[in-house]
Amino acid sequence: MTPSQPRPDGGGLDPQGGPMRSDRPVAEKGIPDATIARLPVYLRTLNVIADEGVTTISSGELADAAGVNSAQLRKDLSYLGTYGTRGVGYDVEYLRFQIGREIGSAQEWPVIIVGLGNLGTALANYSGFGTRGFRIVALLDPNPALIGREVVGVPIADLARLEDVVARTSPRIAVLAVPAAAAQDVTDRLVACGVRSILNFAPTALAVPAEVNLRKVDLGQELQILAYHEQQTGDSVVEPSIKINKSTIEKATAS
Ligand SMILES: NC(=O)c1ccc[n+]([C@@H]2O[C@H](COP(=O)([O-])OP(=O)(O)OC[C@H]3O[C@@H](n4cnc5c(N)ncnc54)[C@H](O)[C@@H]3O)[C@@H](O)[C@H]2O)c1
Repeated sequence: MTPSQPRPDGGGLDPQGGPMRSDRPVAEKGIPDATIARLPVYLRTLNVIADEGVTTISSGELADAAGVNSAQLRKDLSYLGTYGTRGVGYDVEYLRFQIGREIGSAQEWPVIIVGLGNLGTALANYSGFGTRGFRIVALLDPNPALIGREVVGVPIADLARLEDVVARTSPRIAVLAVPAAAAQDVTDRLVACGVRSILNFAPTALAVPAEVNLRKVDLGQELQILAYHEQQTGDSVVEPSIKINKSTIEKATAS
């Protein structure tokens, strides 16, 4: 069975033993974002497993290899209408096909990066985009010292030519790695050219029309969350800056 030949029964059995199948795309099924974020992880794991010649895998084995718990994995895959086969597990090839179809990794997504400073250049150089189906089609920056330089074989174009570049390369997704003060203007121009998906790294809130999908990445916020959880363990390495003495606590608890 090849990935382009779906099994007539949809590749698995439901918990009652009946055939399960769903052809609706992700958006219509209301799959949670957290599940959508894990699907590429499952796909990468399945790719490695398939390369090793494995044809079927249990949910427990796949969950271990993907670094999630098996209940989570079964729930995630159930959104695709796939439950595996009792006592056998999942058909690796079919599951690859099914996840690839759902997350669109069978198709290549053209991506544009705006802002080729430290972050934009690092993102452009990240080889993981290519293996996940994202192809960088254009790079834009206003800095004359950068214009014309190549990153991953793509020349940096002048930001002033954004509209031409978008018309020529038809990016489906734009990544913003520009200063916060420039982000809204760049966003407005991208939206006016028809770009409907934007990943914003600039530390500012952006206004976009309802039909535009905007996501923000904030590493500082992620670190703050980790720091918060570290603090909750009670092993804080930093002395609190406000010293509270015993009488203050007694007054507070007396009221
Ligand atoms: N989200 C995160 O976790 C995260 C992490 C690091 C940096 N950032 C943000 O990403 C952005 C880029 O950071 P960096 O370290 O690469 O900065 P940088 O200064 O190295 O790069 C910024 C780039 O934007 C270009 N630029 C300047 N003015 C512009 C304009 N008006 N329009 C478009 N481009 C313009 C510059 O020429 C430069 O190449 C900043 O807003 C920064 O705060 C976010």
